[in-house]
Amino acid sequence: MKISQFLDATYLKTAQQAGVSEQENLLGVLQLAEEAILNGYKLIMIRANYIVHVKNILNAAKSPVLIGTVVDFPEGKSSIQQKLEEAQKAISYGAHELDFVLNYNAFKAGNIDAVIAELKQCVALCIRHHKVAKFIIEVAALSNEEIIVISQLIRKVVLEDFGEENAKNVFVKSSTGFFQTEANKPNGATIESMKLILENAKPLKVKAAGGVKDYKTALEMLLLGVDRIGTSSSKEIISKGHNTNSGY
Ligand SMILES: O=C[C@H](O)COP(=O)(O)O
Repeated sequence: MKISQFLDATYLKTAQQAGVSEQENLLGVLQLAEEAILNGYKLIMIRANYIVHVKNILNAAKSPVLIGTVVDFPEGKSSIQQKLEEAQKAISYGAHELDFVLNYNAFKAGNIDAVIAELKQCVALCIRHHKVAKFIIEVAALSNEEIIVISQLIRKVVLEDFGEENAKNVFVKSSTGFFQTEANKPNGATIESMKLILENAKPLKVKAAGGVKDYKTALEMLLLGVDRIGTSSSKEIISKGHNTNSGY
């Protein structure tokens, strides 16, 4: 399978974060949608307010590219009710996949019951609507031990409460790409963190995101066994991916 088929091509900056007008930001999103259609990416990952525009472009092109959006992004601190309402709205706009920022701060504070409740309700909503759910654990905010425990927790809750068949539509995702770390420290997916997630979350699916900026890194992640790559550098990744014997 081509590497393009594993990509969630991502544009999550708000106009304010990008330092441009709303109109210019929308243009950036639409350009990414065109790129996704042209290169056959798996999915385009955007803010919910852009879904309707992207949907129009994909429908006009009869494209199979899916639409994903983020929920409670990038901090994940909202109440479960707020998360569910935001997700519900995104589903009504036409999102196929929902990347929830899990309340990793609650997890770090030892409030495991709150995390379990959030997981159960968000997965239940997605299953009811036949959507894919991804849970961002923000690896840069966690110790290795915490990555192991939270991955195992998500796996346990999903398998025990929803079964193996539904687990095929649930991902553990490494990062938002927006976490602020100290200088020179990775803020997203690393080989080490992805190995820990893979070892402890499987058979759930796994998405590497945050800092995957070139073909070599994307390929390393795929060879580790990740199921999806989230990246705002899709063009760069596929432009370097033609002359290899990797199978991707
Ligand atoms: O969800 C995906 C990330 O936001 C992408 O992060 P990135 O900009 O470092 O590629």
